[in-house]
Amino acid sequence: MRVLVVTAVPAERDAVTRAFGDGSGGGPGTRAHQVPGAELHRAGPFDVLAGGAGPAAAAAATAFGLASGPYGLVVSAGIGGGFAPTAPVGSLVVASGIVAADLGAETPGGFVPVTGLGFGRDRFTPPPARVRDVAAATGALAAEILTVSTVTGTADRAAALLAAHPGAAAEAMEGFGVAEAADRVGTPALEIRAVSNAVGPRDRDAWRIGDALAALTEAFGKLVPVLEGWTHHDRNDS
Ligand SMILES: O=C(O)c1cccc(C(=O)CC[C@H]2O[C@@H](n3cnc4c(=O)[nH]cnc43)[C@H](O)[C@@H]2O)c1
Repeated sequence: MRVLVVTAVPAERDAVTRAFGDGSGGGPGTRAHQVPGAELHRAGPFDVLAGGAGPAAAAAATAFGLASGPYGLVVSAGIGGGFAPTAPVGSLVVASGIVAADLGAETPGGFVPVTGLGFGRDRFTPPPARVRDVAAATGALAAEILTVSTVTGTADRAAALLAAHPGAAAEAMEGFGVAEAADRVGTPALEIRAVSNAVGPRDRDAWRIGDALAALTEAFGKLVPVLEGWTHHDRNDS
C-alpha cells in the first residue's frame, strides 16, 4: 500500500523523508518527481509533499497528490501546538478525530459550526484500528486534533477551544483540508502531529521546532513495519 503524506512546509516534508534517507530528495532513500500541482518526494512506502500552510492549500495539494495515485491512505503530518498538560512539547499526537474548529459562524450566542448552519461537515473520524496501531507503534497520544485557520495566540482562545472540544490534545492548520480531499475519493486519512509549542499565548521563541521535527522523523521510521502489517492484512482479507 502506498501512502500519501501531506505536510505544510518543506522542513516537515524532509523530516518525514529523513526516516529513509537524507531528506533532500536526492539521498539514498528518497527521490523527487514533479506531478501536476505538486512535487512528490518518494521515501520508502511514502510519497511526501509540502502542500502549503492552511486547510485550503492542504486540500488543493492533497487533491493533486491523490490524482497521481493510487494511494491506500493519506496522512496529514507536521508540527503542531499541544494543549497543556495533555500534549507537552516534543510529544506526538495521532488524531482520533480531525475537527474543523473555526469553520462556522460567530453569532450573538457564540460560535456555531457549519453543521449547525445546516451544511457541510466539521469533523472526520480516521479508522480507529489504524489510529490505535499508530499510537502503539510510535507512543503517540490518540486524541482529537483541531484544524484552525488562525494559530491560537491567547490563553482565553485556548480555553475556549478546549471548552468546545474537551477531547482535543493539539491544533494545527491542515488536517481538515487533507481529510476533506481524501474523503472525496474514499481514501482514509490520518493526522500525526509532533508538538512544537504549547497552544496559548504567542511566544515564537519558545517553539521547539527542531525537537518536533526530530520526533516526526522517529515516528515515521516506526510506522514502516506497521504499514507492512496493514498491507499484509489487507491482502489476506481480499
Ligand atoms: O521556521 C521553521 O523552521 C519551521 C519549520 C517547520 C515548520 C514551520 C512552520 O511554521 C509550520 C507551520 C505549521 O505548523 C503548524 N503549527 C505549529 N504550531 C501550531 C499551533 O500552535 N497552532 C496551529 N498550527 C501550528 C501548522 O500546521 C502550520 O501550518 C516552521
